[in-house]
Amino acid sequence: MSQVIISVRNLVKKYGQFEAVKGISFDVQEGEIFGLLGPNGAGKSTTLEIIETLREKTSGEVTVNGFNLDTDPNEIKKIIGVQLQTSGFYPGLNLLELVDLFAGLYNRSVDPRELLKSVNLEDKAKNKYKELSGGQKQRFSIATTLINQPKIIFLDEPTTGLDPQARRNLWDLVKHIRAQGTTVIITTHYMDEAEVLCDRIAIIDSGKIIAMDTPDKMIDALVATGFERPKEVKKANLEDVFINLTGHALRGE
Ligand SMILES: Nc1ncnc2c1ncn2[C@@H]1O[C@H](COP(=O)(O)OP(=O)(O)OP(=O)(O)O)[C@@H](O)[C@H]1O
Repeated sequence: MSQVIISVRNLVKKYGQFEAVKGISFDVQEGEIFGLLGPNGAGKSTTLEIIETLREKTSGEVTVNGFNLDTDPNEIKKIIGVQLQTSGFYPGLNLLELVDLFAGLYNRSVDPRELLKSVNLEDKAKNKYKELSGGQKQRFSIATTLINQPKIIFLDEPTTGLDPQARRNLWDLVKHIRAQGTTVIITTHYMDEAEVLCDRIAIIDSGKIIAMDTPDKMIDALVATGFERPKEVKKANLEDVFINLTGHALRGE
């Protein structure tokens, strides 16, 4: 039986007069990849940051692993992994030193080389953050969410700006992290990403959840209404060509 690890009830966030989040409710099950899918400005980051204890809510109830956000934010902080602002990645330090630094902040002992290996960055251990490619930067950022061995990690648009290989690579990484038992909550505005990666998604638009289910069931429900997509003439698209030519595996980047 799966268990609810995050419960959000009637969450509202106002910025002055503007209501960015308009009373949304959802549950995240332990061990799933849950996606908040929506266009720019829908309120995804705001919702995520409230659950992460980084932003004040206006009203509503949030519980994470049984801890109430209002009364036990510090207990919540202990069990979640948050992507650190890249401004915290001191320019003079290499990746090993940065991992050591963050481990110290979290009061955890981690093997920096093992951690970098888990995100395929062992070759870049002595490089500085600014020397990484976009995909490598994202993988390093995800590695930093794992330092405190969290039960839940939060990923805010982790693949924005990445090329198709780097995106697929990151999807594999996120699936791998989930396979280790970590719950993942992710925001995205890419439909293909939500479809391949998320066990369940909430589609959020103008601060409201307008649909919530597994991607499969959402598609089946649409098809059941008689909806039919224009027939694809070709059995592959340009992205398939690109991946086929350049390979799916990590490049030297
Ligand atoms: N600090 C702030 N002050 C005022 N308005 C804000 C603030 N932060 C966000 N907003 C507004 O709240 C709405 C939701 O923003 P949010 O960043 O949560 O959206 P999002 O779904 O994450 O979008 P994106 O994909 O563009 O990041 C937007 O209209 C945004 O302009």
